[in-house]
Amino acid sequence: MRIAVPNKGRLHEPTIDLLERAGLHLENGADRKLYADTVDPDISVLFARAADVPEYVADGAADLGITGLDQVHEARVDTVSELLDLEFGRCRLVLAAPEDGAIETVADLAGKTVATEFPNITREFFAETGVEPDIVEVTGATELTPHVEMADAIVDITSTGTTLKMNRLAVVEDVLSSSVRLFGREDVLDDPKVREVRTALASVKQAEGKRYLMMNVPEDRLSDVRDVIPGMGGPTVMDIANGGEKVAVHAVVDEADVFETINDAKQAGASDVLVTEIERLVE
Ligand SMILES: Nc1ncnc2c1ncn2[C@@H]1O[C@H](COP(=O)(O)OP(=O)(O)OP(=O)(O)O)[C@@H](O)[C@H]1O
Ligand SMILES: O=P(O)(O)OC[C@H]1O[C@H](OP(=O)(O)OP(=O)(O)O)[C@H](O)[C@@H]1O
Ligand SMILES: [Mg+2]
Repeated sequence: MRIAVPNKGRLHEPTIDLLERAGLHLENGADRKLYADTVDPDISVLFARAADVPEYVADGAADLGITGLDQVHEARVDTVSELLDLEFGRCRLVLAAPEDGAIETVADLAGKTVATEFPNITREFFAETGVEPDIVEVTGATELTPHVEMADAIVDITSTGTTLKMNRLAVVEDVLSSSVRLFGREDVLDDPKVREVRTALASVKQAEGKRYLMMNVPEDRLSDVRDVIPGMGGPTVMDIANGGEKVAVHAVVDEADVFETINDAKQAGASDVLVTEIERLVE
């Protein structure tokens, strides 16, 4: 089984990091290579441009792919299905035009020109509006095109908005919200290995933002402490060797609740509180 992942750009590092945290350690170096093995002899990784990942999966060069939803849509591949939202690489594809210019709505683009790295998505967007500008395909620095009279507007990626602002462009309309997805070719979706990979990646997402709390509690205060611990199921309660009348209480708690939970638990009689990160959480 082969997973296609971005070979460079802003998605490369976080994707490798996610695979590592999921236990799919890359064996022979991730850099400047086409393939890498993983600790699982049945799983290898293929490095491709973020934009090419969907095509590699559709063509069978890989079985699973990890890349932005924008790239999956743009590639027009109809034999792949999404398996998991990996929730990083969040961005928006937007229609944008010069601030204080003539273009304020989609309708203003009738008979005009739009530059983009995403011609398929852009064409589909305009087809739905009934307005049909000329579409010019570029391969980068799209934000410059309105300033050199190549285009009246652009469809491009934005996240913080810095690049648009720097180029004095304003959003006219949202086109697509994107984040990185795990997807697979439809004929491999029932493969147990595919399910294993999905479960492993999901377990990393599950663990994000969660902490593991451990504390000691006098047995007669147990129900008070139990009452202040939020989160998944009940806490685990264990005897402590030579612990006297104390027991150990363990619980998985949302990061946002940790501060309050520790204070409340101490009030309720807990001591020796330990907080640790969770690497994976398989449900
Ligand atoms: N500013 C951003 N914020 C969040 N995600 C982004 C941003 N820019 C791009 N992305 C996501 O990352 C994907 C790849 O973009 P990136 O800029 O890393 O590659 P690229 O420049 O297209 O690749 P290459 O260098 O191979 O041409 C995009 O398709 C999108 O899903
Ligand atoms: O809203 P912002 O936070 O400014 O992000 C938007 C910019 O990020 C991406 O470019 P990137 O930085 O990946 O450079 P690239 O053109 O070399 O791909 C995208 O193409 C935009 O230009
Ligand atoms: Mg880019």
